[in-house]
Formats: sequence, structure tokens, C-alpha cells
Amino acid sequence: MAVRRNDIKPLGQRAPLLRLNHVDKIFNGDVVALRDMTLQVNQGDFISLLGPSGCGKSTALRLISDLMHPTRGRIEWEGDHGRGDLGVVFQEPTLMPWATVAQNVWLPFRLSGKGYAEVKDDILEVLRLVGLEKFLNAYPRELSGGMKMRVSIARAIATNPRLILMDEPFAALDEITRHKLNNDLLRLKDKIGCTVIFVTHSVFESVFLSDRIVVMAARPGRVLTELEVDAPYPRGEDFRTSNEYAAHARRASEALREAMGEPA
Ligand SMILES: Nc1ncnc2c1ncn2[C@@H]1O[C@H](COP(=O)(O)OP(=O)(O)OP(=O)(O)O)[C@@H](O)[C@H]1O
Repeated sequence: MAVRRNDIKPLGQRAPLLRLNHVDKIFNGDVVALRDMTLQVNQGDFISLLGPSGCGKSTALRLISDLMHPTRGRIEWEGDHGRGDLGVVFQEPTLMPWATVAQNVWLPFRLSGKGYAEVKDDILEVLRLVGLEKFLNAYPRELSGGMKMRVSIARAIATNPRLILMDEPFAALDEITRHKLNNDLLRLKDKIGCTVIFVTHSVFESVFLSDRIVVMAARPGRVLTELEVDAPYPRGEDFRTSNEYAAHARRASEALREAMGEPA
């Protein structure tokens, strides 16, 4: 079985997974995309990076995924870190249009040398988790935007990576689909206990999804503050309409206004 259930411990009791240690990223000698970012990621965390355009959210994800290296500081993984430790979901579902849904989800297995027959059951299982088991043989063009994103999520979790990076995955979707996918993502998290770093511009999405919100500011890109959302999972419509949710959203909005240099 590819996707296994990992139990999530309460905040404060989680084992460490990854640490960004005083990380700077400077482009072309003078564009400070990130300054002195320190972030401890623990197993089972759902962390949102929330901030205005240009505050270095995508740069942080690229550094974590080893697509580039810090100018200063270090990124330290707990234990051995290798290929297959990361699942990535982008704003665009980035599916291969000529391949079926199942073949698209096969990709990360294929990259690690596994034949289709060997992992067929795993592919079916992960598609079941995102509610697309009936679309195994469909092509991306036959799917709605939300369904394509589910395939993209299925592909990212299929090999049970230690960390899933999501870069504004729902930003291009309509509000109703976005709400639905937020609900589905939390159900999925509850089932498989994954660790997620989720980039978003949306206060409401960050409060609904995450248990830690890292608020970032631009010019230079940096961490301004970190907020905890201690509401228990699973979360659903009850949480979304609760006073607790509104209070967290107010706190996050105030921090974001500060990040944008506006009076609180
Ligand atoms: N390859 C690059 N070369 C030069 N500058 C870059 C490069 N990548 C990012 N930057 C700059 O670094 C800063 C941070 O960019 P980044 O894309 O990480 O921000 P972001 O918070 O993800 O923004 P958005 O929310 O708009 O996606 C910006 O000023 C950007 O112009």
C-alpha cells in the first residue's frame, strides 16, 4: 500500500521533520527575496505561508524542494533526505494531456523505476482517496478544473512523501470549488496524516486549513510572525461559521495588514 496512515500528534508534541535555519536568498546580488527565515517544520504540521506578493513564499518552497540553494543559512532535514521525500502541487495541475488519469498518477512511481502493473493497486487507492476512482481511464481534457487539481494532489501524495508542498493550488478555481477542495484536503489530511506547507494569499483559506500560519512581509521577504490555529481537526462547515474561526481570521488579517505596511 502506497499511502499509509500517519497519526498526527498535538501541536507541541510533534517530531521535527525539517528546519530552515537563518536562510537568506539574494538574487543578482541585490534582490533580497528572503532574509533570515527560520522555520521549524514538524511531522503532521499543516503550515500556511501567508503574505503579499513578492514576500518570498515561492522562493521558500523552491529552496525546500532543492530547486535552488540558500545564499546564506541552511536547510536541515531530520534523517536522510532523498528523492521521493517531497510531493509538489502547483497552481496549475500540470497534467500530461496525452496520458490518462491513472498514467498521470503513475508518474512519480515511474520516475523511481516502478512499472505500472506493480503499482496499479496503489494508483487505484490514491484515486479513491481523492474521489476519482471512476475516472482512471479519463483524459485531463475530460475533467473539470477541480477534478484536474484532485489528480494533481493524488499524484503528489501517491508515494507517501514526507512533505507535501502546495503553491497556491486553488487560487485559479472558483470560490465554490475552492471551498469544496479545502474541505476535501482536510479530509485527506485526516485520513493519511500528511505534513503540508501551503502557500496562499487568502486569510480565510489559511485559517481554515492550517494549524500554523507563517505571516510574511515583502521587501525584503521575511517572516513577520507565526500564528497558531488550535482548533481541532477534522474541521468542516461548523468551524467555518464559528466565532473561533472569525477570531482567528481577524488576527491573521491584522498581521497581514501589518505585513503590507498598513495600520492595524
Ligand atoms: N529567479 C529570480 N531572479 C530574480 N528575482 C527573483 C527571482 N525569483 C524571485 N525573485 C524576486 O524575489 C522576490 C520574492 O519572490 P517570490 O516569487 O518568492 O514571492 P511570492 O511571495 O511567492 O510572490 P507571489 O505571491 O506573487 O507569487 C520578488 O521580489 C521576486 O521578484
